[in-house]
Amino acid sequence: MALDLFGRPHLPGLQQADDIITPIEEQALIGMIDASDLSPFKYQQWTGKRLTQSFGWSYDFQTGIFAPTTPIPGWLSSLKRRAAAFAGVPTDDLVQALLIRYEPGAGIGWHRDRPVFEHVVGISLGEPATMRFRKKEGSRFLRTNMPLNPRAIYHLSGEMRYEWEHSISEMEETRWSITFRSLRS
Ligand SMILES: O=C(O)CCC(=O)C(=O)O
Ligand SMILES: [Fe+2]
Repeated sequence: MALDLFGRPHLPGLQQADDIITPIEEQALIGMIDASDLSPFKYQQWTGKRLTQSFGWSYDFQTGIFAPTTPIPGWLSSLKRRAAAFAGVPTDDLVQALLIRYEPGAGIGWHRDRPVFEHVVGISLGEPATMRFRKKEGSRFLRTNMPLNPRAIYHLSGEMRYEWEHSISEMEETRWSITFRSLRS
């Protein structure tokens, strides 16, 4: 693996920037997420302390069914435009939006996003978090991580999105995220 000048691995497909929104916008978005029809993430017998709502397209982890759902609401339009500009993808390509509220003690386990999706662009709100990445190399994992400050945006594509897994450890306070995704053609 190539290392940059500072000895950090070069991570193709990982892009991040702070302050894509103002603190006032952050509070307004949190209010809108809390007022949304969130439901606990369920997988088999397990119910997570993570509440979600999908717009545009939804993937049901219980049944594996991927289907159109409620369109992305107007209050996400301006953020979606900024997310698309940041990621360098056409705004109309971001056809899915996922709202998540992580209750205190919630996180998200190791995974890659479903292969039906391509670009993943996320905005982090509330409690600062760390997104961890790992990739199997031989019998070991290569590991790295990325701080997610409140109001920061990130873009996962290419190698980081398809070859690496990501997770977020349990947080002490509430964190919210909004992720936009394009479909894989
Ligand atoms: O909360 C986040 O920023 C990440 C969520 C995530 O990895 C996912 O929904 O696939
Ligand atoms: Fe993910």
